[in-house]
Amino acid sequence: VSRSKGLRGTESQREPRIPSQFSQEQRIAMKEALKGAIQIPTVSFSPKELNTTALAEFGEYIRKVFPTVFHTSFIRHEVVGNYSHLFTIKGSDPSMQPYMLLAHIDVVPAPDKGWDVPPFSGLERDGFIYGRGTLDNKNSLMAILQALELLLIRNYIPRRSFFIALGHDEEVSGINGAQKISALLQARGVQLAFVVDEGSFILDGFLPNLKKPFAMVSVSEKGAINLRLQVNMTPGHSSAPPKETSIGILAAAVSRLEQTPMPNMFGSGPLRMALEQLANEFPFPTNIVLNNLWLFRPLVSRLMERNYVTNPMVRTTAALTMFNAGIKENVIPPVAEAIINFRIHPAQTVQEVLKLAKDIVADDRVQFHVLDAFDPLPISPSDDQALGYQLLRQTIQSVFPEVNIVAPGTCIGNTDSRHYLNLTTGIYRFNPVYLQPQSFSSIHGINEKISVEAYETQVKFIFEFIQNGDTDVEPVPHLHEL
Ligand SMILES: CCCCCCCC/C=C\CCCCCCCC(=O)N[C@@H](CCCCN)C(=O)O
Ligand SMILES: [Zn+2]
Ligand SMILES: [Zn+2]
Repeated sequence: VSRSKGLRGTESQREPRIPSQFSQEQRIAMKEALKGAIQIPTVSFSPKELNTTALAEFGEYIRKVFPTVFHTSFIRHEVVGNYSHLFTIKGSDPSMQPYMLLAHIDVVPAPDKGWDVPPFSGLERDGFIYGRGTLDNKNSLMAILQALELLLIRNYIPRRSFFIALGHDEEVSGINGAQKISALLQARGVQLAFVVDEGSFILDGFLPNLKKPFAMVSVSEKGAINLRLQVNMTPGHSSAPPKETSIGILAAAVSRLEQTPMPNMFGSGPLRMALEQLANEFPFPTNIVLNNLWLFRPLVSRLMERNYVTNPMVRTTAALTMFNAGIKENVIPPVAEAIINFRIHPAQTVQEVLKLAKDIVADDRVQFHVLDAFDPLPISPSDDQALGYQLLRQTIQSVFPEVNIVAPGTCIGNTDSRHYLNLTTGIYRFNPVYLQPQSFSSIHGINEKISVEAYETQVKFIFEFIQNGDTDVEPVPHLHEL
């Protein structure tokens, strides 16, 4: 019953559907295109240090690899903020509200150390393409353009208009890419039915005892604070040290933050909905526990904290990421500073977290400077009427028939999609790729890789998704699960 829930409409689609089958030649061309993209080192080091040469080269590269996308009369291409790209694909039916697909061009740095192959080589080994950006997020970027190119070659004409936005500075803020594209579309009066970005996967092996993978579509995203803590003390000769130095005071303060977890907020929201949907996938007795969260909520919330990937789902986290102090080995340090990166649970706000942090530090000598901060993102709808969510669900069910459950979640990282709040209430973060805990660690880590098969499936997914977007979607009466 659950498989037929949601939206329906293939029967009313006007154009014949183009099957997502690709020739051997096309399959080779698509993986080679991804390798070429990985070889361009579009690294963002900091908001002011981007590899602009590589970003410009990337613009040339996509023009070369996807000629049809760039030479189709109903597609408009614009460069925004010097290196980001916006494509407007005009559909034949102006009554259908447009949507937008997002991906980003930039990647985080990847020093060679620890990699089996150089991170910008794009080498293929044992059926995997290696390199920085193979999961985050050149896979999405290339798959979107690749799927569109393949559709166009087969004379595809969309009914529903859509946009493709490729940001160039997601890893350092999105201020010059996504934010500018968003402002441009707002100035044009565009309102979107929904956007789809990176930020979640088909999760495989993340929950103990859950043998089967499930698709998590993130309907919200944690907020964040970058907080600088600073302690100033009078400098002097190290031969006669004061009782406490700026280093000692600050170290004790950050240690208290590390040792005092923020409150466990498990209770409502997407995570609870996901666990309830997953309940029957678990063996006894976990199925009973998850079917009775009214009773077992305290137990489940404690179990969730035990694991380093599920812990961030239930609370605001505080990571000590930078620490600087001292100017010479025999000088009492005049100043010590540290950066704490908080990720805010959807049930809290920036102000609440700052108040909690002040109470934990509890030392007036430690100054608080908020570098940047934003609240958690609103929860996008995932009900039967939510077009973006239901199109994702429908496409997941057809491309991954072995996946039984599609559940809402919260993205623990941040994505460019947060810059599009002004254009839509439907923001969905999902990559149609299987992810195991080990591949999760490779994102921003070492040996990031994607299998050739997984990449082909991602292209197929987008190929199907775009066509599903053209169907007349009518809400289906709610069917009770048996
Ligand atoms: C039912 C519970 C199962 C929990 C399993 C959670 C597994 C996590 C799965 C996917 C998370 C992937 C997150 C990828 C998106 C992160 C993108 C990113 O790195 N963004 C940066 C943006 C930086 C912007 C500048 N401040 C970031 O968040 O740092
Ligand atoms: Zn990313
Ligand atoms: Zn990233």
